[in-house]
Amino acid sequence: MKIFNYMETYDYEQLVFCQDEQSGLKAIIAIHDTTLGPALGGTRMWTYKTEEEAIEDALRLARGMTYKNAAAGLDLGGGKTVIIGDPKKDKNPEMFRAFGRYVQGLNGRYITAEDVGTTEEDMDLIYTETDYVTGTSGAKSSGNPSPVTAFGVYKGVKAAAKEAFGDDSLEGKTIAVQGVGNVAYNLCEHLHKEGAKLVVTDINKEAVQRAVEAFDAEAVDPDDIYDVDCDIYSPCALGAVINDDTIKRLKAKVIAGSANNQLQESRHGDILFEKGIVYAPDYVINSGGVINVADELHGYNQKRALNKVKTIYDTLLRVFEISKRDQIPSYIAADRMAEERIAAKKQSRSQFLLNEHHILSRR
Ligand SMILES: NC(=O)c1ccc[n+]([C@@H]2O[C@H](COP(=O)([O-])OP(=O)(O)OC[C@H]3O[C@@H](n4cnc5c(N)ncnc54)[C@H](O)[C@@H]3O)[C@@H](O)[C@H]2O)c1
Ligand SMILES: CC(C)C[C@H](N)C(=O)O
Repeated sequence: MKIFNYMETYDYEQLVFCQDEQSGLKAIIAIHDTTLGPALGGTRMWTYKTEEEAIEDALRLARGMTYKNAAAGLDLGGGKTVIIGDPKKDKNPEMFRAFGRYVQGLNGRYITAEDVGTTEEDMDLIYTETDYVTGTSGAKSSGNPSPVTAFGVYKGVKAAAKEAFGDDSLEGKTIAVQGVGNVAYNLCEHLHKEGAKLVVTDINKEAVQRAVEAFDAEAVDPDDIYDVDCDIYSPCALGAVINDDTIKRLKAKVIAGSANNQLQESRHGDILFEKGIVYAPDYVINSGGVINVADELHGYNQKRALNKVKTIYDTLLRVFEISKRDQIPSYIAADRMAEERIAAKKQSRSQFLLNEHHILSRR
């Protein structure tokens, strides 16, 4: 991989390699764009097979956060960290403290949070070395983002239903939910309360059983979820689930779920558009978690955060409107919306540097 070429192609600002021999820390912080404000994005710990794979993941995820934060209307840029290692075996407290010192060294240009493989306890360790971390266990923290992400996804499912069926009621609608983990379990609760009929799957049998019992859901095998006769398909487990194989099988008129990077390739978003399937772009519908942690920067207020999460409904309606108006797939409409916000700001400022007037300087 030609790193500078890649960074130039997608206009990345900074890539930071962090190494600490004593704790075994090997981390990569990618900062994509700080035009709108400091880069906020989680820290992922994963068993990357090669260093190249880790660099690519950090870069791709950081860019994703630029779009997610911009589309959510946050004054934040995009960044992400990957730590190379097995979260079940390779963690130690010194590792996260060392990582915290690297974050502090960026002086507020990057703010971290939880992601796959990291926990609230890890954020607490990072917090011992830097203020530029959210999602700690402290009283001023916003706590576990999953229920809030689920609330945003629920609002997004309703917006997509309004677009597809002319009415946002989910009563009597059949919804196929793929994965019933932290986000989707909470999502199912909202959907069930509104009278939707749920069909669920997960590779974890206990998770399926829990959803079947709590929400009167029907269970199917993991691969059968794509063939379910349903109104709405809600992918809440993995990425790349919209691909050449599944697109032929899906019967839903709406695709709206929490998983990141749902389209295997962008051309799959084009096919959905051609088929008239309403697709809620992943980074718009799943932005509830980041909206919630971002509120901490202003002194966390749950009511304010949830009110902002509710706006995912209107943001998606705007995305669908642009898609129809310009005859472009919804994923392109969402990208345009995010890019326009950044471009407008770029006229007056580019990279973020902390100064004493910024809200972060009061942390
Ligand atoms: N947690 C958040 O706040 C948040 C925010 C934004 C996006 N997301 C995204 O939403 C998705 C779910 O996140 P989560 O926090 O609920 O994760 P989770 O790990 O709690 O849940 C994922 C579930 O998917 C199941 N699963 C894995 N492979 C599967 C397969 N092949 N078929 C069916 N089920 C499978 C897992 O067993 C697990 O129960 C992820 O893609 C995540 O990146 C989460
Ligand atoms: C900052 C985090 C809450 C981000 C979250 N992991 C996401 O993908 O949106």
